[in-house]
Amino acid sequence: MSSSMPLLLPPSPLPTLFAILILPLSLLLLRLALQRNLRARAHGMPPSPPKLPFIGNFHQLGSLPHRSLHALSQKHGPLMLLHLGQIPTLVVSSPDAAREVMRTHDHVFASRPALKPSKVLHNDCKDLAFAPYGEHWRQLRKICVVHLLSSTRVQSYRLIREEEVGFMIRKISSRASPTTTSVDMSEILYSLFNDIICRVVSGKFAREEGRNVLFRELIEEYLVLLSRIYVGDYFPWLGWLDVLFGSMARAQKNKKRWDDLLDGVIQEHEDRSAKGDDGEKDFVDVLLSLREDPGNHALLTPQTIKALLMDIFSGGTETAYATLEYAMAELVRSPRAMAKLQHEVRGTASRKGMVKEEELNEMVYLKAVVKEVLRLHPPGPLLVPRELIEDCQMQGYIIPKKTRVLVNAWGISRDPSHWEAPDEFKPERFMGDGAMDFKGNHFEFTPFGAGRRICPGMSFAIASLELALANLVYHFDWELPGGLTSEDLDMTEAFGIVQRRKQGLQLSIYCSGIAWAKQWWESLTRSCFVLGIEEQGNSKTCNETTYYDFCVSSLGSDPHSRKADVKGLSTIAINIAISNATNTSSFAAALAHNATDASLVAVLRACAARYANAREALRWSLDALSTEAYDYAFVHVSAAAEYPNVCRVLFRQNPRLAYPAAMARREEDLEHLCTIALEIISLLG
Ligand code: HEM
Repeated sequence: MSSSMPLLLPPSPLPTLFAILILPLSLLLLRLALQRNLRARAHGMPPSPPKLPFIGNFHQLGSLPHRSLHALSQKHGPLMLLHLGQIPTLVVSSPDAAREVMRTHDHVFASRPALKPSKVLHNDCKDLAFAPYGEHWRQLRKICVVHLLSSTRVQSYRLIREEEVGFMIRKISSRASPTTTSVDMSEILYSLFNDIICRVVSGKFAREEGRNVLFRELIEEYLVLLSRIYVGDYFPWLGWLDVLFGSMARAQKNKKRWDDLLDGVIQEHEDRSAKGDDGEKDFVDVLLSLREDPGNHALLTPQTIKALLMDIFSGGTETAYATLEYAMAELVRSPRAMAKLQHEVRGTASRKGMVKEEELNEMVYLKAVVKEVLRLHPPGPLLVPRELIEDCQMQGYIIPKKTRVLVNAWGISRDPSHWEAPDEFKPERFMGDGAMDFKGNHFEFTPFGAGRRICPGMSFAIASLELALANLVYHFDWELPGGLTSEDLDMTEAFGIVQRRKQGLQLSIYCSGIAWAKQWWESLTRSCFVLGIEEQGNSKTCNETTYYDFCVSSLGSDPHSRKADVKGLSTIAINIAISNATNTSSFAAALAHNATDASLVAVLRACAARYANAREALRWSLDALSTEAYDYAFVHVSAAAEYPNVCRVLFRQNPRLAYPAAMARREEDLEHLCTIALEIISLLG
């Protein structure tokens, strides 16, 4: 019955209408599209999706261009030519095409378009990241790679990383309670990377007068400005609209604020160096000293130095923060991976408080987790736009000079033809022989780009990311707050030049029953447990330390100790540690001077440098103590206690060399002195 029903109804006019109008129209459109693509092929141009008059393909970018472009590339192929307004833009969506762009024809694709925000913010693209390919970029890149971000330099910022990560752990601890509590991870992680970069770039006074907070505000606005679409970048003749809409004024305002802040920082560094300050060198110190070289005069103008610093502030903060936030989100969504990571970190670390950098080398799963996060969530999903400096033939097409180029690193690293279960979080894919890395040799996975323009901050970022992640999972157990399940966690991305989560990340922590986490917790929350200690003198205070005799004898060597209060005793203990570190540094340098074996000389010189670092950290702790920043004093002394370890490890790695007994004794003394200082500082609450 039902099957015969339609026969009883009057015939619908729709199919006829469809046949008469829609079908021929669709066929016509299809034919036009095919013809256009054939024409493009005949002219050697890559295929283009159909475009609208005037705006071209703009409407197809959507709110998350990397996702929309990935979907388009599934239809139109790994090389597509879009027209964004008047600007031809090549979209690269396969590892082979990416290899051609960033290796085979790297020099042709190595320039950047001169975009309007960069012209304003970087004084006509005088920075590194947005500079056109040429002599200015080449020289600045060399300075960055050799003097600011070389592996030796990155290693020399270890103290800063360890202190800031230590400070983050204390901050989280102070918000934890024996029962579960919720923590605003976005806020904590952003502050971590912001503070690391502020210290590395502008030195130990980065926190003074809330300067780190000001930097953060400027970076956030700066990235918003770089992410906006400027009409003039796509319709050059309509550039006046950007003035009319106030976009240019907003960029100029941000630039003025950067100028004021950075001029002050540079002036301060110049004044300090005029006074002969020989403390640890930050980026500004290095750039100012390079400027002394007549060969760099023309390059390192104040405008160029400031533009480069802006790149480093923005490149170094938001990218690393976004990665670590995604890492924590993926791990709480995957309890199996979290458990595996905690097992590795807790089993490998020495259980002496903080996970140290030298322990990270053995943590293969940790490294795989970081890579997998970068694969799923590359902070620069379309890398940084490039521009062709001359016509180029690739994959049978001719790409004209001046074409803009977007490499869809996000799409490539989720392509099922190259990745099994590409949307799943599976760090194991990065383990074992032949696993891919991100150093620009595997074009399936290029979160840092590749070729001449590859990110120069890669090692710096990875060192900070691994250390922070290892410590986060070592000290605490994490879960979603309020009984949320992993499906409830909103992973939506926000639009922007740096891809990050749209929603902030709130996580719950609980200090688990794990012995070392508890131990750490107790040491952090230990308050002044001996009241009236000031009146009782140093022997009573020493009672609270691990090395009573050593404490009494060393503090007693300073006559002021008898009348000193707890803060005074902390100062005395740190000063004694400083003289130990200073003497040992000179001692190691003298041994190196007299040694003939080249390896021994190298190791002893490295020891001398480590003890000098320890001395520096201890001096910083005195500064912190004097302003009653006891948290900082604590982290600086903890870092100082670790430096001598590096010396011992170096000798252990060279079994042919005997570790001088006098060095071993001094190392032990410094470690004990630091422990005493830490325990006394803890009494200050
Ligand atoms: C997870 C962290 C980071 C990621 C994923 C990342 C990613 C990238 C990418 C994709 C590029 C463009 C590469 C290309 O065009 O092929 C780039 C360039 C750059 N990055 Fe990073 N970056 C990170 C951290 C850093 C850090 C910590 C710094 C500095 C301290 C930094 C400084 C720069 C600079 C100066 C450039 C421009 C290089 C040039 O154009 O020659 N980045 N980065």
